[in-house]
Amino acid sequence: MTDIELVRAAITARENAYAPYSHFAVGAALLCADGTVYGGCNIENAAYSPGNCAERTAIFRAVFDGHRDFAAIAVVGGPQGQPISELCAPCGVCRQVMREFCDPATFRILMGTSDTEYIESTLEELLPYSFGPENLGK
Ligand SMILES: O=c1ccn([C@H]2C[C@H](O)[C@@H](CO)O2)c(=O)[nH]1
Ligand SMILES: [Zn+2]
Repeated sequence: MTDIELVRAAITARENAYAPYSHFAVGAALLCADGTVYGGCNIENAAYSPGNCAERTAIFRAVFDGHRDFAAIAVVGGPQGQPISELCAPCGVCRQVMREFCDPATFRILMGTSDTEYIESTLEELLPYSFGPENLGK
């Protein structure tokens, strides 16, 4: 799976976004170390706070299936029904969930507006001085 294909998978995953409150549709595609890819979308809720981000949907799907070793995630988002025009960066909660399973120095986060226009960061760049399992001796 190339980076371009991973961004494309995130664009496809975005089609399933359930965002009737924010009207902001997000898609994510998580690449596992073994090459498996999990899509995720944001799933909102009438009570607001139970809503889940696209990134965590993808990560939790993968963890449920037994994956804990991840290489990269692609994220795309923007107002529903419109072409994506701006980069969508993972929220703080999702960065912390990534920190649970991913090596901050090597896990790559692709943020794009299309499969030809995207930037790449490491988790360490997006979540410096982080707190993780090692801090609890795990
Ligand atoms: O990286 C992000 C940023 C926001 N959202 C979702 C949460 C909420 O449903 C909507 C507006 O914040 O977008 C994501 O899924 N991922
Ligand atoms: Zn999030």
